[in-house]
Amino acid sequence: MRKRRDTDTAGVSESERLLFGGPLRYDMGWSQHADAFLELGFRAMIVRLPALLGASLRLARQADRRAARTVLTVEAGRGVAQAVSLLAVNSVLGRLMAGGPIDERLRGAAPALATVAAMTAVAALLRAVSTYATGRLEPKVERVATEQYLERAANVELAAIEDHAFHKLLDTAQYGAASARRMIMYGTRVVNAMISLVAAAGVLTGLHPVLLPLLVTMTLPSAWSALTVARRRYESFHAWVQHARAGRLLGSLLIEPEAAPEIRVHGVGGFLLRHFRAMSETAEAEQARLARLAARTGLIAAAWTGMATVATYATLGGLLLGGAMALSVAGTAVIAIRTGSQSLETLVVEVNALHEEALFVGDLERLYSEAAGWAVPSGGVALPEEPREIRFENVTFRYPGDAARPALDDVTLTLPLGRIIALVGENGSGKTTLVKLLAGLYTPDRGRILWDGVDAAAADRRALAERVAMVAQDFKRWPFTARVNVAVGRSSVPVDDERVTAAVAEAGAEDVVADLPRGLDTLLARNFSGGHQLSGGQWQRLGIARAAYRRGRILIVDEPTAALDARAELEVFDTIRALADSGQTVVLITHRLASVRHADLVHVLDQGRLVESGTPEELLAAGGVYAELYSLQAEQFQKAPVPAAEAD
Ligand SMILES: Nc1ncnc2c1ncn2[C@@H]1O[C@H](COP(=O)(O)OP(=O)(O)OP(=O)(O)O)[C@@H](O)[C@H]1O
Repeated sequence: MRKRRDTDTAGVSESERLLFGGPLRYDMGWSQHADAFLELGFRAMIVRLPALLGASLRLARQADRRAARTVLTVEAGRGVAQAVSLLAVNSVLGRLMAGGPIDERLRGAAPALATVAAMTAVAALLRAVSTYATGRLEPKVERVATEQYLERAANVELAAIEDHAFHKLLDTAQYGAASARRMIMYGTRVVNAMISLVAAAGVLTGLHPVLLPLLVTMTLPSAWSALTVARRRYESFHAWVQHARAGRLLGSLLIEPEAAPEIRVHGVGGFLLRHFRAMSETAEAEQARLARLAARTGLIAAAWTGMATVATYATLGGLLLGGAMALSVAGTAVIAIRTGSQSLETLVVEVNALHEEALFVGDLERLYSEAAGWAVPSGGVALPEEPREIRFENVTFRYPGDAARPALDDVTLTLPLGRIIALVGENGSGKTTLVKLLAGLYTPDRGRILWDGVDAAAADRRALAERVAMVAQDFKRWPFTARVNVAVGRSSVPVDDERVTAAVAEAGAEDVVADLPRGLDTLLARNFSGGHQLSGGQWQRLGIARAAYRRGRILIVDEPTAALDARAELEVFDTIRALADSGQTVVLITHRLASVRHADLVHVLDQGRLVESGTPEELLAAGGVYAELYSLQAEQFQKAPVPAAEAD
């Protein structure tokens, strides 16, 4: 059995090791499935041909049934026209080489000649129709495949996006859509070549039984060569896809605006460029290796074809000399062999190309099935309309990988709705993880999250998300207008301008919008003409406006004031308090403990565990972690009192 050569073909470059901490290849279940394709030999490939053609046809029919039918009919017609034409040529030669006066022979050959001419015209016409129909079909196939890819990618759990194996599959599968498009082209050519081959083979077998095996021997070498080269290319692609990904990442880092200041001030440009070059050079070496092997394989195949061709014509000569074949038959045989070997060669090359594309479409299909496994479940138990509390019961959650401890460890706490609940704790204590579980982005490994007794794990996830509005620490700064950046909080309904204005006011973002050159219609993407750049604090207010626009029952705000000045911070907390007064539940994560004093309930986390719960006053009085963190912050102000203004 052939073995994959990941380890010996794709050496890990020093750049990969340094920048990405090790080899960028992983042994994954699905790539073993890909090996199954790689083990295919010529025979197995022929056996798979119907399935490949079936897959092309399925793709085509999904995209445009009528165009698919037209292409299929027209290609079959072209094949038949070629076959009839070959038979007519045979008849022409037979007539011309028969006995009798030349004018009689010519007259005899005339109908067959007319048939040849008619068939040539029909074939040209059909070719034009096929070109048009395929041209219409191909982009549609690519669009449908791309849409399905994007739709599935958008519908998987967050954990899938963070899973490196799934992410690699997302990366490789993106080539599948273009391959699906090409499968239509190759599929069409295969059907055409198959029909004309059957015609040529039929004629040859009729002429002399020995001619058909000779034809096959002549064409086998190119089949072997094309298959070998394609298999190597696919192997290499899979082994190197992570490498290419890392190279692209380095390239994009060099031009992205967020990295631009550091690239200039810290001089990171040269560093990134050096690594980019080193990685490109390793990739180039792989390309050179493939080219060398392809050249060698091509030479061997050419030598083999040459010998087979000599043997074929020698056999024909022998048959002629021995009187076993008439000259007219030998003439037709030469034409049929040329047509047949051309068709067979086309068939082999196109089947091989079809096979290669099918491998990539296979990745796409694997993505579809893996994505189905990772899909956010639809349906489920209904959640209470007006829940009174959400309760975490012994919740443990560990991120995939080799983290030393769970991000949340046996956490039991209550979030009473209609209140402000603050989550407090040092960096990495699990606050963000807790709200992500609350929002349904992850499910606990152990324990339950109960909405008035209904387990969130069994609940309708879309209904759960409906009730949550979230301003994450790294909320998305969409490269759209300010209006869309707010209204995207509830993108399932048309933009409601009144609601946008109200949300902007609720978030205290009116000044931010007023300062924009085109108000709410200002494009917030600096890289586009007319685009505008907001400051971190301005963005943060817009993020809160987005959450206010969403009007979820539970508002999760993760570090809302991190980028705000002191006055803005006070205003944002006032806003949050006002929201809570109107009955909205606010789950607030913040390190500014002075602002936490407005919370109704504070949960303190430490290394993934809940260590304290209570009102801010209770916690201060208890003298635990909260009180310690609070006095640390308070001390900073006491140690640096505001200098008294000097008397004039
Ligand atoms: N997506 C992730 N994949 C793997 N580990 C993660 C991920 N997100 C967080 N962690 C880890 O989980 C632990 C808790 O992180 P979390 O972000 O919940 O802390 P936090 O209390 O919100 O911290 P901060 O105050 O710095 O925002 C940390 O050890 C962190 O490294």
